[in-house]
Amino acid sequence: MSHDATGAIPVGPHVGEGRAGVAPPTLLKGVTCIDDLRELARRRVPRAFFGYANTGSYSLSTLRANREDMGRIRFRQRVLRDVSRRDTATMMLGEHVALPVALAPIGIGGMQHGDGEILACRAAQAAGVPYTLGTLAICSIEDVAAAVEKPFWFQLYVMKDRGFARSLVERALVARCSALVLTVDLQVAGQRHLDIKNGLSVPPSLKLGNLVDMARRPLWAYGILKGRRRTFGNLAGHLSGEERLKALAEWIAHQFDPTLSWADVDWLRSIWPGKLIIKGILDTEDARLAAQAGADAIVVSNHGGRQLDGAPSSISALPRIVEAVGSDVEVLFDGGIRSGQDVMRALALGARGCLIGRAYIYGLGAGGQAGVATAIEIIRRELDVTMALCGVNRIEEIDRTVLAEP
Ligand SMILES: Cc1cc2nc3c(=O)[nH]c(=O)nc-3n(C[C@H](O)[C@H](O)[C@H](O)COP(=O)(O)O)c2cc1C
Ligand SMILES: CCCCC(=O)C(=O)O
Repeated sequence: MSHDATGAIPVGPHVGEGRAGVAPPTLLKGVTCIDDLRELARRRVPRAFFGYANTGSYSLSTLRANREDMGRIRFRQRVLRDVSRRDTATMMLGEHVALPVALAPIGIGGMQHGDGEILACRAAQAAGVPYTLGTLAICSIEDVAAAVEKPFWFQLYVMKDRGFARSLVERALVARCSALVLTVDLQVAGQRHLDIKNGLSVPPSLKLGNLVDMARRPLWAYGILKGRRRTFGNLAGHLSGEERLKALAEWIAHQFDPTLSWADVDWLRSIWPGKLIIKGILDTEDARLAAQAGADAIVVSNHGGRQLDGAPSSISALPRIVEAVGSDVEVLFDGGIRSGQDVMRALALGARGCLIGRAYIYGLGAGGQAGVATAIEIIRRELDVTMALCGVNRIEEIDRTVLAEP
């Protein structure tokens, strides 16, 4: 990505950007950090959808712990170490990446912007990082595959209808997805009070209060109306009339299969020949079982504080899991990453790479493809400067020695 002489992050339309994703050139003006993107998204995206992205489950204690525990980790500042040859590029799951970051699956997060998944995937591919399309995405696997140039990762939620799960895996194969991300921490939904208060339903409904709110966000409404889809693209034909318009948790209870077990992971391993990532591991015993089940990678994650309220922050769970399985599987991390400094913290504690959720969702809501590109670029620059000030040139040099003594 190019920068102007002042070092400002580019804000104009990007090459190949779809019409719906063209951000007005001034929209991202003045953005210097992920918090700025969040505040722009708050203004631009309808309340119910911004709230869905921003919130967590129950008392929000785990959502908050993700950020609080992250912020407590301090770096060891080093000087006079010739940091002129810095490079944030590395490998994740055998893929070259421009920085050790992938975009996390975000379900109906596609409602942040018309064609949200396509725009986010294009921004990720232009920036040289993997993109994960969710089962519950608005744009389907085929929509995204037709609109982007490179393979992406596909995230699978296993529903009661295993034939449907198999068909999703087959569609991901046909679309040449480069990894299957099996999410295992949401067979039963943690309640998000805000979604209930906002009347969020599956598929998203247009109630009067929400319509009034949407009418006050014309740019968002225009993007959604121009977008290819307004409801779950991957589930088209699978949602019967009876399953329409349920509250989020009610819909999950109806569709998702709480019997899911390690035997199903064996089954998936047998029908998916590519890289398998198990997402939602927070316990060392589960991490060992995932390695035994043949996972190529795990994501240490508490689902961004949206599931088990009272679970530990994912950053606090990371070191023990790395110690238990770090030599057997690639350990990826997510939860609470809002800066390049946070990526550095997770790498220092042994993660091979990080998934970012809200950090790019805010960018998507704030400015479509340019907003996601801005989010990734902010994190890349922050990581680069943090590496310099900690005295390292390469990602592979990052370990606990970059951290200050507690
Ligand atoms: C709006 C939203 C939707 C999400 N949807 C999914 C999903 O469909 N599948 C999944 O595996 N994880 C989902 N997640 C969890 C993210 O993949 C990721 O684990 C989490 O956002 C990481 O925390 P962070 O937002 O603090 O970066 C979602 C998260 C958010 C915020
Ligand atoms: C439709 C709800 C499940 C999507 C999801 O994983 C999340 O919102 O965290």
